[in-house]
Amino acid sequence: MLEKRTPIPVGEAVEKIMAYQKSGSIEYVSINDSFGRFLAEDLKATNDVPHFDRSPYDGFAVRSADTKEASMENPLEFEVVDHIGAGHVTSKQVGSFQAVRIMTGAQMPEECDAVVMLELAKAYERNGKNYMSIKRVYNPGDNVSFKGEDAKEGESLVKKGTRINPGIQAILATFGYAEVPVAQKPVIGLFATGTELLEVHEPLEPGKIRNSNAHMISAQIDRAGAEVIYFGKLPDEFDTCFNAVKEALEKVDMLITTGGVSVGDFDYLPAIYEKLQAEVLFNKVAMRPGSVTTVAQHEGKLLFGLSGNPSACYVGFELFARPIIRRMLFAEKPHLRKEKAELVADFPKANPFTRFVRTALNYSNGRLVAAPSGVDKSNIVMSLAGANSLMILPGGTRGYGKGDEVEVLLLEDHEGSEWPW
Ligand SMILES: Nc1nc2c(c(=O)[nH]1)N[C@H]1C(S)=C(S)[C@@H](COP(=O)(O)OP(=O)(O)OC[C@H]3O[C@@H](n4cnc5c(N)ncnc54)[C@H](O)[C@@H]3O)O[C@H]1N2
Ligand code: MOO
Ligand SMILES: [Mg+2]
Repeated sequence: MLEKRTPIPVGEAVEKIMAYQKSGSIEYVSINDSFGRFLAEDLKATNDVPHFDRSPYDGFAVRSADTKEASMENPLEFEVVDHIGAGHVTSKQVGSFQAVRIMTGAQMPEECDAVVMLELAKAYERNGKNYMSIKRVYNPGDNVSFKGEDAKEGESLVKKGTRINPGIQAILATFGYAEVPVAQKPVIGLFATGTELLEVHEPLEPGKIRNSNAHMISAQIDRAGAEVIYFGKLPDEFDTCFNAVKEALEKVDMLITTGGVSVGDFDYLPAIYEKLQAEVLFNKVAMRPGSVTTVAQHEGKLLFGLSGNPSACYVGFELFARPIIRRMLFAEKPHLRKEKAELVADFPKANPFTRFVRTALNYSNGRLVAAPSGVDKSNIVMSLAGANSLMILPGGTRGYGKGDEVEVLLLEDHEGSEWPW
């Protein structure tokens, strides 16, 4: 007699998993390797930026008080006593009606408080001395880039858990982070199970298919921010699978298997969990695809039994494995970001379970529009390529139509959503 499985709602399944979250750990990586990693500490300004007043233009640094009488009719002459580029600091004292020829980025002479752009000054030489004249008034602070105008020492800049983007790399460099505190990547083990599986390079044979799940999930693990150890594919043989799973579990933070999780004669994962004495958190979820998704825990380590069907496998990872990975990367909001969009195609299929439809989300006239990215069956691979989101179609309706407002979960986003959705 087949064991009867009781489906639980997606939210409940997610919460059962999140009960096993562990806080992440810090490691230091070179700034050169930090792009795309997640900050393990809040970033604070360790000094003012810039840390000195500087010129934002190529021009002449002057004492604004000296310019008071300048006008078109009354050009004022200044003696140019020094000439400095960025990286240099003048050693001259700038007296009244004196100026320093200064280039963009150079530190302002102490006595000066305004900069005249080169284009607005007339420069000339007389008796071996340099002069320039101006025809307008300058106020204190005109054309000066002030100390601390970009950031003030102690200011909070970026939150722990944020994914390092090119702008954050600039901030890290600005504050001298040669080594960056980032979240250690959780290590996720992966097996693809199935006697029918061929390696990518192998020619097709009757009854066999190439193993696409391993490559798909590896990329999803990477996209989530974790590290994958791919242990290879396993035939549908109990002892081989049991031993492999038991051994691999020692080496990883979590273990993902694909396939062998349903009720078939060669679906060995349920029996493997039993022999391992792992606690099954759930083995049926009220969703499509991925209803067979099973998650167990063994000594606090999670075992994700994702469906073998490619689309079910994909969705199972995003809903159940990604949030706990993101939590270990210090994300405050580890769940997929949810937004509202307009459905622009009919979706008449009815279902008692909530559907997570692979969806191409796009902008149209400033609005988010959603359409299925292909055929919506759990054994379909092709619709995955165009999916940048999952449309949530709650069960128990007669389907959905063009123009309906729907909720979508964004797959390429790094902001996340509040929980519960
Ligand atoms: N009598 C029932 N049969 C099935 C049920 C059910 O409730 N009662 N559920 C169906 C649903 S829904 C799904 S989803 C699948 C889940 O199957 P398994 O997780 O046990 O996975 P397998 O049986 O190993 O494989 C299913 C399917 O996926 C292909 N597959 C497997 N691994 C890969 C891979 N690495 N790359 C590409 N494709 C893969 C495999 O060849 C099968 O076609 O069960 C239904 N049956
Ligand atoms: O887990 Mo199956 O869709 O429910 O594909
Ligand atoms: Mg099966």
